Amino acid sequence: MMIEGLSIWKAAGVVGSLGGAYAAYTTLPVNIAMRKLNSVIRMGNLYMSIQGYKGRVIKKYPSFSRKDIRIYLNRTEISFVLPIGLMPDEIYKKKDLFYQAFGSELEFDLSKDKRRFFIKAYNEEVKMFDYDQEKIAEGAKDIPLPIVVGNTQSGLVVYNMVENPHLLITGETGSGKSIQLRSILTTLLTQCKDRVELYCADLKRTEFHIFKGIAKEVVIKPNDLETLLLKVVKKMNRTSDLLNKHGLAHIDDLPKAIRPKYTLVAIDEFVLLKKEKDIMSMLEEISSVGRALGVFLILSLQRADSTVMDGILKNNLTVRMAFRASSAVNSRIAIDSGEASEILNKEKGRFVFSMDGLKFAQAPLLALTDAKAMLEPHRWQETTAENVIDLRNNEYDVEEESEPIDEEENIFGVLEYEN
Ligand SMILES: Nc1ncnc2c1ncn2[C@@H]1O[C@H](COP(=O)(O)OP(=O)(O)OP(=O)(O)O)[C@@H](O)[C@H]1O
Repeated sequence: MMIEGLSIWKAAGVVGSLGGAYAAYTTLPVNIAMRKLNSVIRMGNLYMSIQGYKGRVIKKYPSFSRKDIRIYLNRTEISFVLPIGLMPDEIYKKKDLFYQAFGSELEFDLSKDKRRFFIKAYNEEVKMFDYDQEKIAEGAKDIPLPIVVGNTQSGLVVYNMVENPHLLITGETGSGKSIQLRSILTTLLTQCKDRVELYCADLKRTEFHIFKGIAKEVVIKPNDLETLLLKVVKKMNRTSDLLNKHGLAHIDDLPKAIRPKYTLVAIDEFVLLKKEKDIMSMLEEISSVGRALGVFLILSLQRADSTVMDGILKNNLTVRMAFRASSAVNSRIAIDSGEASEILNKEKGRFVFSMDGLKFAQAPLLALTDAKAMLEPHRWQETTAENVIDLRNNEYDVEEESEPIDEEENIFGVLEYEN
């Protein structure tokens, strides 16, 4: 599907392995690069003539093999060896042929002995772009639980979280994690609020207030998150009983009339929970059995190392978005590849997307005011009956909400911000 020259790729497949640092192991791009290099050498007459037996002329071409071609996420690296007598200048004279074959972003280099040539051919950059409501609504259409990834070389990517459950977002401070979460959650709440209940924990206390009154709950303290997760686990168990009763295996198999909504738990600044054993064990349970029961997680933090997140939980977060990492080690912790550390500081919102392999992507930039404007029509206008029941189910007295409450003392754990 093409929209203004930008294709929308709706990824629906099952998540593949997270391994494989480079696309170099996929044979197709290597074969293509080899063929291109071969034709540049032939068309450019890049050879050295030598006199052979009985005066025959032998043409000696530059040599290369498969291992001289490396395909990375953002570039292809090629090298070849010149035959003795063929001067590097002959290659430089034919630079335009290389540009035609490999694109306009090329870097040439030569080994000290002037025999091996190195060429780095950079892919076209995925450019920064503003959140475009129409395009994103088009991309999210018909996807049960659409997660907007952003722009890649193949266009705008949107995937279905029901088929690819549990997302981990990592990246150093200021790399673009919160804005990506804002865009993902705003899309879900504006495109499919009728299909999903969103539970948010904003442990940074900066971002999720805009979802108050639309999300089922927004909490800011670990204690309240624990209560919230207990409810989610209870709901998950009820769905499990329902499936057992009907002899079914997946929430989507239930008849529409009795099918519960999907549940999404999104936690920003997950690192603040590392000592919360009960919360961790509930998250682990959700990550292990939530898929079939329609309960999904999005966790965001700077560095997903083993002191913060244990192996079971991390392994169950099968889709990854790795924003800029401060080192190759930190990048590997997130995506088993060092490539997130190659993202430059100025490249805000750029990340490595890991689902069925790795690719660079650029998150849409959704300004806070724009997100608020999009969400406003979906917000409760006043305390509705449904709202009251929700709060009563939480065993709190609704009347108390209107009292001025110090944020630290806020027993609801529900954010109170001015809209
Ligand atoms: N997709 C994007 N496109 C362009 N600029 C962006 C994008 N995402 C983030 N930025 C810029 O980067 C800044 C930091 O982004 P953000 O707050 O999302 O970072 P973060 O990773 O959540 O940082 P922290 O962990 O400190 O909260 C934003 O204020 C914005 O200026």
